[in-house]
Amino acid sequence: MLLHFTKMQGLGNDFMVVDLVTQRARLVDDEIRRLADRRFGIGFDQLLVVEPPRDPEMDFRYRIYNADGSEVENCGNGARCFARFVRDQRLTHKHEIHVETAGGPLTLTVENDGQVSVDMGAPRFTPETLPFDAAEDRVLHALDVDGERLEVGVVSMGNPHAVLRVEDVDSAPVERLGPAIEAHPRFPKRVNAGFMQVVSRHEIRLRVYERGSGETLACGTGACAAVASGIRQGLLESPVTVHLRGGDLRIEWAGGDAPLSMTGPAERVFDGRVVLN
Ligand SMILES: N[C@@H](CCC[C@H](N)C(=O)O)C(=O)O
Repeated sequence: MLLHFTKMQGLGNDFMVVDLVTQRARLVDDEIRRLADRRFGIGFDQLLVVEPPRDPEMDFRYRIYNADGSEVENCGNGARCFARFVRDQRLTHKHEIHVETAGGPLTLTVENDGQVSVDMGAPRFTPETLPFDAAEDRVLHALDVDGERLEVGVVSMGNPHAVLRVEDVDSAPVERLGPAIEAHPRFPKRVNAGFMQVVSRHEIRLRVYERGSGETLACGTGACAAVASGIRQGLLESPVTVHLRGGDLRIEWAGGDAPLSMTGPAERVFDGRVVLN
């Protein structure tokens, strides 16, 4: 069968976006891996699927798959592209769009300047929310990785994140530590590994080795998690500009149970059709 899709990107984190409101398809994990391949397929970090909502209070169901075919709870850059996509496709003309995800509800707002703001909900730090194997909630947890003792903040933005503070993101050992943290046995559902350099109280630089996709040019939930952990450690104050390799995000969080907001761009790259096996 032939499937219509749109290629989109948010700060270089790239997506295949599929409308399953007006089309039908069954996308299984080996098909997703084939499509994600940058040489033999379309190539993307995540597949985003638009479905009708199950909850009548919501506008859409937003499903997310990593390049390795695993379905995940949340994707921040994807959420901004999702909002642009459903409006461009005329699936809605609302400016404020409510979506259900496996990690909980999100509110997406398309701003007049074309940027998209996402109400990401409150970050959660208790180990069971990720899940992370630890006896108690701490601001920093010791984590033994390849014989090295690291201190990480653990944060759930619907999906799990470990945040490590580094002196300089350019020389941080992301290729070596990223996969080891991602697959660490204390994170039974694996984890996204963020490497955060604090530039000032309102500015960080960040690289993220994403669960199921490897290092990407930007990770929206990773940016939210790093800022939440930085504020909790007393290193940062809202608002915070996050410099990622693909560009900048603005994150605001008043702390506690207040929702965290992320604002940034979302771009359509091209439309295409692909034959499914
Ligand atoms: N790129 C995303 C996060 C996608 C999901 C993540 N790899 C996971 O497995 O949780 C973002 O922008 O947040």
